[in-house]
Amino acid sequence: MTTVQTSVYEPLTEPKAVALAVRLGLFRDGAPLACREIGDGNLNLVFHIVDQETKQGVIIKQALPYAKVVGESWPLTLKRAVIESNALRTFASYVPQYVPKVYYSDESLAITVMEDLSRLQIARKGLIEGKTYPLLSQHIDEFVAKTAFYTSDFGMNQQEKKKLAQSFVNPELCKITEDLVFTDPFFDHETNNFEDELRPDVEALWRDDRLHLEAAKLKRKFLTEADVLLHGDLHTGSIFASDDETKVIDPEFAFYGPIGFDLGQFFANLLLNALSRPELERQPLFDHINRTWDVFASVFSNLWRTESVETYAATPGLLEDVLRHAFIDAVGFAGCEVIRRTIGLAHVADLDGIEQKEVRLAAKRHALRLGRRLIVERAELTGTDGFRRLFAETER
Ligand SMILES: Nc1ncnc2c1ncn2[C@@H]1O[C@H](COP(=O)(O)OP(=O)(O)O)[C@@H](O)[C@H]1O
Ligand SMILES: CSC[C@H]1O[C@H](OP(=O)(O)O)[C@H](O)[C@@H]1O
Repeated sequence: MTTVQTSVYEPLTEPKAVALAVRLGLFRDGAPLACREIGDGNLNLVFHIVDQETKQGVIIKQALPYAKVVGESWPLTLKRAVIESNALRTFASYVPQYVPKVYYSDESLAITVMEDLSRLQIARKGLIEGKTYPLLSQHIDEFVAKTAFYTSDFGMNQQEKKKLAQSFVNPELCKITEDLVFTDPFFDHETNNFEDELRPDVEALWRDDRLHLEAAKLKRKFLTEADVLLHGDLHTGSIFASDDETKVIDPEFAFYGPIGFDLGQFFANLLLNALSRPELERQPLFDHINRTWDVFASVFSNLWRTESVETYAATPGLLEDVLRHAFIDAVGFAGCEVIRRTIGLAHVADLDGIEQKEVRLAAKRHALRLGRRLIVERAELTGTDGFRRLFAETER
């Protein structure tokens, strides 16, 4: 991977980002450049630099040595910038149409310079506005199926896979997920954040032994199954979309993990949006959930049958077993994501943005009931219609 190491780390400011863009020759000489820091995520700085005449832009994303959402009291490795640029390049080798182009990266400055995607909209924002993005699930699941297959022991040389997995060992970012997704929301932990009115519902989860056992099994899978290269944080805020184009950004949580994890995060964030909508406007989200699984299973199966490098791939029943477990795990991971986005440290605007307090609290109670059942009953959900059934059964 061509990440260079040229300078001593310092956080960029807008003028420094412009100076860097000029030094890197990203714009024609004398171009009138405007720059704005537009980062709205939890962790990093994002500078948008535009030539005001041609309107062409680039993005410089820089990791801070701490988690931006919490501050300097939460130190965080700068290495995540290398993971992010390498993941974008690796994904581009399989599905270039679904990731921004990386123009340059510098490990010491913890920066990734990439394609400006401002022509698109962050999918979470569009979904909250009521957009439906007809191709979203088809594109995301082609992205997930192809990157999963080609980085697995069935799609690539198995020695090469081990080396690739080594280059994506990402302990600090995985620890964030281990804590914030799989652990803290299930216990009385200081990182949790929820309205006082939800306390009885939350305390019921904290006392729930059956839920603890199933969440623990899912956490164990996340800790131990080095199956495929994952994006690691595939929520709708990590996806740019329009009616005909989709791009996945922000893979700083990338690592080798269980095949169902990215699918589960995506399912969950579609459900979180459905939870925020009136009943009659939810159908497009359930359609996306159904298509997500259908496209994933079909693309993955096709690659398995035609391109597998593993002798056992042709064994009757093996592909079906892999898909069945991927689905069950994805349902459970989705449940953990729904719960943590409701009462954990990092919320989503879909739920928090519901203005009327009683409606918001009802949606969050619904989310907790739904998340719990997705975790506990994941093996009994026979197909994607099960999401709709559980959604309806947990509404009141
Ligand atoms: N390639 C890009 N083109 C345009 N805007 C981008 C690009 N990458 C990030 N952004 C903007 O920056 C915001 C934060 O980026 P993100 O990668 O999600 O940061 P974080 O890692 O802090 O979550 C995005 O929501 C989007 O508005
Ligand atoms: C303290 S990190 C919390 C949360 O933020 C990450 O999301 P993003 O970088 O897209 O804002 C990730 O989901 C973490 O769990």
